[in-house]
Amino acid sequence: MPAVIEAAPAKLNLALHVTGRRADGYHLLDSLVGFAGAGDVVTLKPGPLSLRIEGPFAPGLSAEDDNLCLRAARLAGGRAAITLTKNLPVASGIGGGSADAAAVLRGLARMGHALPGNPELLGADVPVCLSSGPARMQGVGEVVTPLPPLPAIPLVLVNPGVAVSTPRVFAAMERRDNPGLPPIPRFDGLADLANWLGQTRNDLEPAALSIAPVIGQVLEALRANGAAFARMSGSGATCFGLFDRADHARIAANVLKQHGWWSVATELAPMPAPR
Ligand SMILES: C[C@@](CO)(OP(=O)(O)O)[C@H](O)COP(=O)(O)OP(=O)(O)OC[C@H]1O[C@@H](n2ccc(N)nc2=O)[C@H](O)[C@@H]1O
Ligand SMILES: Nc1ncnc2c1ncn2[C@@H]1O[C@H](COP(=O)(O)OP(=O)(O)O)[C@@H](O)[C@H]1O
Repeated sequence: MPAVIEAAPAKLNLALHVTGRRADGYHLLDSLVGFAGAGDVVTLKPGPLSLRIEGPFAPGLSAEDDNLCLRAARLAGGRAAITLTKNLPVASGIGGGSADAAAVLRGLARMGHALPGNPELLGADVPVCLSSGPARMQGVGEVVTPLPPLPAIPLVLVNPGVAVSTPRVFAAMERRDNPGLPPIPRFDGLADLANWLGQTRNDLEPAALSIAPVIGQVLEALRANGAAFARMSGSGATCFGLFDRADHARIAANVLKQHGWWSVATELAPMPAPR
């Protein structure tokens, strides 16, 4: 059987409202989730379970048993030699580990293994990453409502190289009972989406800023370099900026790299799955 290759696109919380907290401490979310045309890549070959990690962010990650690729394979009862090309910064609010776990589950499904019924055991973002398409995410992440495609808007992702702990950001929040998202329309283009996003929030942004103030500099730099809209994704520290043109996004990404930050110009759309 030839190798199975699955894209693991970066998840973006375009809007993220925290609407409450469950008795077990997990937070109730209401999020408009989109995916970027940039991400990790997972390759699976039949064989005993193993993991090799390569790519620019491989040194920050160990291939031990707790790696989400291996945990996903074990949950699905699958056997495969997995190679992960780690292009996304780790613990950065764009769901890299969840996207990898979901890609392993999709790959194993293509190799004949059933998808597990409880993918949320691997992490709150895994259910939405399984479809890797635009969605409204609610509950603690397990309620995923697919949405129509988002316009392919040019996008810049920026991470200042600070790993922000998700539990620490949730713990630093001042208000946990915020209103949910306004109704989500079908978006025609940048102006339309930016206008709607302007009526929404990332409720984790103030808490993340208090832990890692550099996030404020990233947002300012995105706006100063032409982003029509800029916001932090998830619990941070990665921020996204929406641009009117792809060449403007590329120029901005190059300028932002000069701060020593990781930055990539892409677009708001899943990358075509490499097969
Ligand atoms: C905040 C979000 C928004 O999409 O994104 P990221 O910042 O991780 O990208 C996710 O909900 C994160 O999902 P994920 O990274 O899979 O989190 P998990 O490993 O399941 O949980 C890490 C910890 O975050 C807290 N947590 C997570 C999800 C949630 N709805 N409420 C929480 O309070 C809990 O303390 C949990 O122990
Ligand atoms: N394949 C993986 N890729 C990224 N992180 C992983 C992976 N497997 C386990 N982890 C662990 O999961 C945690 C969350 O990582 P990640 O999913 O990148 O964060 P976020 O959801 O905030 O973007 C990290 O602390 C990391 O050590």
